[in-house]
Amino acid sequence: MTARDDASAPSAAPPDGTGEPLVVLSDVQKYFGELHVLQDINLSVAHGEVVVVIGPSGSGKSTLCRAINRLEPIDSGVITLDGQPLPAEGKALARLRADVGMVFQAFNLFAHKTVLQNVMLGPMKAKNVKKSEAEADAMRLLERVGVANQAQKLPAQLSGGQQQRVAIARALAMKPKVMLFDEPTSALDPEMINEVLDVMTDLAKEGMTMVVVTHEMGFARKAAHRVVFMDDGRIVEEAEPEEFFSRPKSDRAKDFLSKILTH
Ligand SMILES: Nc1ncnc2c1ncn2[C@@H]1O[C@H](COP(=O)(O)OP(=O)(O)OP(=O)(O)O)[C@@H](O)[C@H]1O
Repeated sequence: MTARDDASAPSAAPPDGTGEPLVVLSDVQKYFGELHVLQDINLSVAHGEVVVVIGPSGSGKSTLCRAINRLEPIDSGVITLDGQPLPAEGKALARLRADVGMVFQAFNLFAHKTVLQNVMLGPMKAKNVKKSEAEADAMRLLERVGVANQAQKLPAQLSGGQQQRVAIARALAMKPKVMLFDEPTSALDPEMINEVLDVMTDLAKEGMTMVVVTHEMGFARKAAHRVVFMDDGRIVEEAEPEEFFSRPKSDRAKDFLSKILTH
């Protein structure tokens, strides 16, 4: 689907805008050697807000997403979650990983564990949740993402779309405050993309705070409260989806949109 296929307003209720933002990045800088991959990044994400990050390949979107989970260290600046700077190590870092759910392009499921085990092991290990409780919760989540009937299978026996929905259930099992999605549909065959986007759209409607790196402009239009456009390591422009897609301000965003919204 292209952005022009779906001109509807965002279906998720807008965040109320009151209170402290959940995630704040202030003056964040990150280098890979000589490459200044995140430059002067300032971004606040409100409770319940869905922020979709778009931009050309290599613009720093994944690095930004990974920095919010401390999978990538930053060189300077501050990132806070619920007003607290991200912890660097130890138990606090483990808690952060529970609070910040992450879904990757490549699913990253445990290959030798069943679907059910993939979803229930995290809460048991990281939060000392009892096995019976973790299993019941995992089954509820698998039901919710539409793959409960696959619970006893190994990930490799599932389609890509099903595996990605398991990965979403696994992240949700930790009861995160925010969910990060790094190109969650890029590895999927076209017919499976929508089944994953539908689950994400439902999450957005339920008020989950989400940061989503994606090339799916239809999803951005439908589910995002805000689109953040990155280029060359910088946030060049941010706006509500309707505004961004119909009236991009910067030449770089106009050029990007003209290349991807061609049909
Ligand atoms: N671990 C790394 N070491 C060195 N350079 C890296 C590393 N990870 C990413 N880069 C480089 O940093 C830049 C930004 O990468 P990043 O993956 O964040 O971009 P992106 O916008 O997500 O791109 P894409 O849409 O292609 O996934 C790219 O030039 C990339 O080659």
